[in-house]
Amino acid sequence: MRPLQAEIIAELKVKPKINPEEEIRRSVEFLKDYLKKHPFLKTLVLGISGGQDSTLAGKLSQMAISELRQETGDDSYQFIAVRLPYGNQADEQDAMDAIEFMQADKVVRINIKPAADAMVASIEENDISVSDFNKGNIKARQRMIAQYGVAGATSGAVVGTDHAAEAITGFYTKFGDGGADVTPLWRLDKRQGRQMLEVLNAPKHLYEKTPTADLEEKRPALPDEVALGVTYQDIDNYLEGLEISEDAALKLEAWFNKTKHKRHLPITVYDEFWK
Ligand SMILES: NC(=O)c1ccc[n+]([C@@H]2O[C@H](COP(=O)([O-])OP(=O)(O)OC[C@H]3O[C@@H](n4cnc5c(N)ncnc54)[C@H](O)[C@@H]3O)[C@@H](O)[C@H]2O)c1
Ligand SMILES: Nc1ncnc2c1ncn2[C@@H]1O[C@H](COP(=O)(O)O)[C@@H](O)[C@H]1O
Ligand SMILES: O=P(O)(O)OP(=O)(O)O
Ligand SMILES: [Mg+2]
Repeated sequence: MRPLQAEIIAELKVKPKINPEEEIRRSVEFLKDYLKKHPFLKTLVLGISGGQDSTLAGKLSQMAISELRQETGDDSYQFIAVRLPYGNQADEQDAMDAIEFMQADKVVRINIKPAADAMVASIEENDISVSDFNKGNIKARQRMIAQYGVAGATSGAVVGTDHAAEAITGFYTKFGDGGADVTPLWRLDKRQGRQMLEVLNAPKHLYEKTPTADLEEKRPALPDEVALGVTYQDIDNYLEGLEISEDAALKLEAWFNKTKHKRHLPITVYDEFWK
């Protein structure tokens, strides 16, 4: 195995093979234990996009909340699924299918378009031009603000969907979808998440869907794999300790090195990781 590959696998704690039932239970127990340890936390809040990761994280969150409610008799435990379209969302039906699958206790809808557009306009008043790409990250941060708004109003914790196959490339917006309180998928790769959804009897079209951040207006539904220049099959194989082509490994390692800053809290004078 490549020396950096071994380091990355150890840092992101990826198993070469999983038992999906065990990992489902591990994530659910993690969420329950965290809420039990912090009794003022009563809700789990998560944006549901209609993609694979939020379908899985939402299902696990709802399972944790339903079990907690049953075990404690405390009905204030609630899972809140948050629809966060930027105006109209082309794959809205997938998001609703995901919410139906997880049987979310409560669904709220917050259109992030007015706030994201207002922020872009206010920045541009200063003769600073905001690119379509940069605006995409503003949208992701607006979603973070909306979820924290809901969490703040409901004594909640925000659930993040970051997992090893995104963390390795830093393929998320810093303090946008990267900003969350608990991340039940952390340690898993994309294929392992799919295996868990299969065991959970999720609708196939949700876990076979092409992953996309769908943040850019000029390139709608841009597949992550096109943006990254690496396939999830290569990413998952690399994370599971298998050999991939030299070209793909070098690309992945370049992403990993370039995005180190995203996998740490803001850097202080005591930090050495970046040196
Ligand atoms: N999972 C997804 O599918 C998903 C979701 C959102 C975004 N994305 C993708 O993730 C990427 C996000 O873009 P990005 O990474 O350019 O934006 P980002 O905002 O996440 O990170 C860039 C910012 O990080 C800071 N930064 C950059 N290098 C740094 C360093 N060495 N040390 C400290 N701070 C540093 C700067 O403030 C810079 O503006 C895009 O490719 C976007 O499409 C993917
Ligand atoms: N349109 C969306 N509605 C609700 N939540 C969303 C939406 N788009 C993204 N999200 C949330 O952000 C994460 C990351 O999405 P990526 O596709 O990985 O960029 C997603 O899991 C949702 O929780
Ligand atoms: O985060 P999601 O749910 O949007 O999944 P994907 O990253 O596969 O688009
Ligand atoms: Mg997505």
